[in-house]
Amino acid sequence: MEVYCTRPHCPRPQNHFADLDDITTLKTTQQKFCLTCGMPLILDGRYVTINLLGRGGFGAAFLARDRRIPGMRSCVVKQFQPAGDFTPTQLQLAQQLFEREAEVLAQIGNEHEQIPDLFAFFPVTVPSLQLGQEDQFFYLVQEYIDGQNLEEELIQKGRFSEQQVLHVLQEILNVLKFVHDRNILHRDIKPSNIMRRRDGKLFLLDFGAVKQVTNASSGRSGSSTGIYSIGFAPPEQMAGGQVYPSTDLYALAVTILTLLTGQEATQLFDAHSNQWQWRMHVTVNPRLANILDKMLLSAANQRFQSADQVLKVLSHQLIPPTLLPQTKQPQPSFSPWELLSGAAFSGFEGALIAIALFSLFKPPIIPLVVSVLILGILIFAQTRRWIEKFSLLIISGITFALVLFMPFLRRGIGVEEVIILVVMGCLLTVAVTAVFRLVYKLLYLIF
Ligand SMILES: Nc1ncnc2c1ncn2[C@@H]1O[C@H](COP(=O)(O)OP(=O)(O)OP(=O)(O)O)[C@@H](O)[C@H]1O
Repeated sequence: MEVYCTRPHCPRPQNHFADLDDITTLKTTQQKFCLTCGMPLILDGRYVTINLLGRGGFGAAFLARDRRIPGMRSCVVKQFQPAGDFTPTQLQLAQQLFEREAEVLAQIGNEHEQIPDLFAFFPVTVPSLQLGQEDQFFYLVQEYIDGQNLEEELIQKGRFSEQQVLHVLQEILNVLKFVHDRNILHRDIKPSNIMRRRDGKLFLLDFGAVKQVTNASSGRSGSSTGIYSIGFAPPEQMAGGQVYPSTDLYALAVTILTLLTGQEATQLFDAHSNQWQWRMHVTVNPRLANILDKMLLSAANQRFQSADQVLKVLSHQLIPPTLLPQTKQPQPSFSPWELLSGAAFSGFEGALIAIALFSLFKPPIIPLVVSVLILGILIFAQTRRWIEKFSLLIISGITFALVLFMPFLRRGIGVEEVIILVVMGCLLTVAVTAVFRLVYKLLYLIF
């Protein structure tokens, strides 16, 4: 069995123990030590780390198996392991944040199915690599979400569609509503902290930067600890000031923008105008765009104030038609094909009628009025479906034959000119109808 050493900077963390392939030995062995650095490998007597999942700002995450659970349940072991140069105060703060993740997960992880469960939190003291000294490490064990985080998904599959981001938005807003209702702010929402399990369920991860709101009743929210992700954190968090539920909503909106556009958060913000410039990268329903823009306002008090508020606006304005009850679904009377072929028929027929009437009557006003009248009747008959499909072809075929074979119906006009006129009539009506349809659709989307 492969066992991964969790000591930071271990030169050869991969260890192979053939005897652990035997499940009885694995369950009964007292301890195993890293063959290179001597670090104990079975943590808290039960967790066997097998792989490195990744390293974050304040620690590393390992995939592990719990040898005390039948079936050796998979879990994630997170180790507090700050990288870089930290002052003692910053280190203390980082450790507090790590412990806070454990506290928060213990409080809410088991209550909400989209937040990983907490299994254990414990320190381990081991002999240091420097002789005569000891090192202390903190470990947090949580539910393993077998899937991909949204940052990885974006890299692998490309930009999300509007429907896909709408789903992410609704799901994470629901988790945030639950979290905020318990006076907890996440404060580090970004694509890499949202995980999609193989069955499609979304999870909100990494509660390491959470801030418990201590004085919510007085209207004051938690003060910032300065732990955030550049590009996703709103001005109040960057300035180290008070943070609010709308701080998480801002980061969620930035997350959605990066998923929609495939651009880095920092590339979407124009520091010169101090504004988010994202609409040129992607077109979405203007209502969704307005909701996102309101979540992204610089002033915290001008944004939506709660996840619930956003959810309500979303459900009033953006319920996907597939989720509407069947009876309320607006059924279009005509498919685009029917509409355009009807328009082509009207143009064709209109041109033939006009040619015939202008040949029969001298003063132009009479043929003009009668042509418009007949054309109006034909269009009305189409809207009522009195004439459709083959009847359109039959009517236009008969009219065309009449005009073609009765020269008095096309006085002074040759066959070729008749054909040119009817084709022009066709194209013109199709073009006008297409433009009207487009304008109608745009107005429908806006209002
Ligand atoms: N519960 C979990 N189940 C599955 N994978 C997880 C879980 N928690 C974390 N991971 C994965 O482990 C990796 C490291 O996570 P970690 O939270 O330590 O850092 P991060 O989120 O990448 O960075 P930072 O802490 O700076 O935000 C990430 O790829 C993350 O997707």
